[in-house]
Amino acid sequence: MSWIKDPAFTAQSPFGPQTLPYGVIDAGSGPVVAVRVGDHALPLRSLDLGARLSPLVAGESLDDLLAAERPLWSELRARLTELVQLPATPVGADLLPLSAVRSLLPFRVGDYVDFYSSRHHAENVGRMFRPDGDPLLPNWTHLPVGYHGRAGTVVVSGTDVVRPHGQSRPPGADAPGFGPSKRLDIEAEVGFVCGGPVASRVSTSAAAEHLFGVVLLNDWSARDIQAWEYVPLGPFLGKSFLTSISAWITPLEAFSNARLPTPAAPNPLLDYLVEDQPWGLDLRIQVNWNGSLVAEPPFAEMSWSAAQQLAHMTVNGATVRPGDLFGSGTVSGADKRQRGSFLELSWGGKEPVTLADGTERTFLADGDTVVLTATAPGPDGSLVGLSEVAGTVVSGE
Ligand SMILES: O=C(O)/C=C/C(=O)CC(=O)CC(=O)O
Ligand SMILES: [Ca+2]
Ligand SMILES: [Mg+2]
Repeated sequence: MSWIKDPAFTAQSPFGPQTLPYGVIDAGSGPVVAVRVGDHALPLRSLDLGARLSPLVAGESLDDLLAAERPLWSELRARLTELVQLPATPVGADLLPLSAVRSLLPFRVGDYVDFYSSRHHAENVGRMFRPDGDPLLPNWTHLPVGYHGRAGTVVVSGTDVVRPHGQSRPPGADAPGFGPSKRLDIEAEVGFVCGGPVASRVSTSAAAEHLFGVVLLNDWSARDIQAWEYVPLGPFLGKSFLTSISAWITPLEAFSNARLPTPAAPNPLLDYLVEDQPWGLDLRIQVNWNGSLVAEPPFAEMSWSAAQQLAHMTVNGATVRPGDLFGSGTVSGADKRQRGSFLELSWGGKEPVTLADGTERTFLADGDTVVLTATAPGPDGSLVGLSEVAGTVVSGE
């Protein structure tokens, strides 16, 4: 029996000892690094972790830990796995209920890239945005399409989503108008937090040296602004106003039972995109809109893996640095109830979604709250959790 008496800290619950995600909390005396155990935070600074590990978690963010290398990440995780399962409370341990602490953005976000790697999502968006052409452009099956986003507006779960303003041109209008977005949307994604040495041309076989952990990511998107501005350079102000991520980063190692082969590519892959181990992840995502479960996007169906995305992102000589973040792209499955955006769920606003309270929605209304959660298979039939990412829309007036 562990000294941690929290019913949410068992191998049967998503934040049991098999998960141990890292975050940064403030319980009133400033930011400290912690691990999540069930519905509690365990600050690490006061624990006896030894001279090699202590400095990695002594600061006010996860930046020092991200800048370390995989052997130290593994050593720290092994040490914490042992500590949280001891029968007696270890020296310096102080459990804080999550409801009593504030969770902060746990690291300084370096570069932020967002991909477009769900074939179902790309085909759905292609049909709506480019009805006269092929839904997939010819490059899509040969490389993970992506763009560089705005790192400075990546925020922690719970941050309000201020409705963005911008230019848009309603269908049939000759000239654009300006105002608050009328087509504010979500994108249910998985985010990969990078760490380890600065590197470029990272091979798929070296990906684990640079992938510290995994978060849920909501890439809030203003579809009216996006549709008018995106040709020819891609997403810009329709996406850059806000991107939310989980407060807790689940380490990559927690997903060793969730690895699956990436679905076979329709074309022979260029050498730098070939994988020597399964990099697909069996993450099951849930999209909750004002408390109604509206979609369950399957991450296992993503066409390009995090290892391929990282290889592609650095193949030209660009570096990856600790604190860089990249999004998988919106996760959508083949079924309607598996779509990871409201653009797709409402088919461009034409098919409203009915919520549990009987109200209908196409895009987000002021006051709406969206919560993404996810689990993956863990060891011995357990579940590994990704911490929720939540946001409530507030009027931009
Ligand atoms: O123009 C398009 O096809 C659509 C682009 C996006 O919405 C970009 C994006 O954020 C991709 C994604 O999340 O999958
Ligand atoms: Ca996106
Ligand atoms: Mg965004």
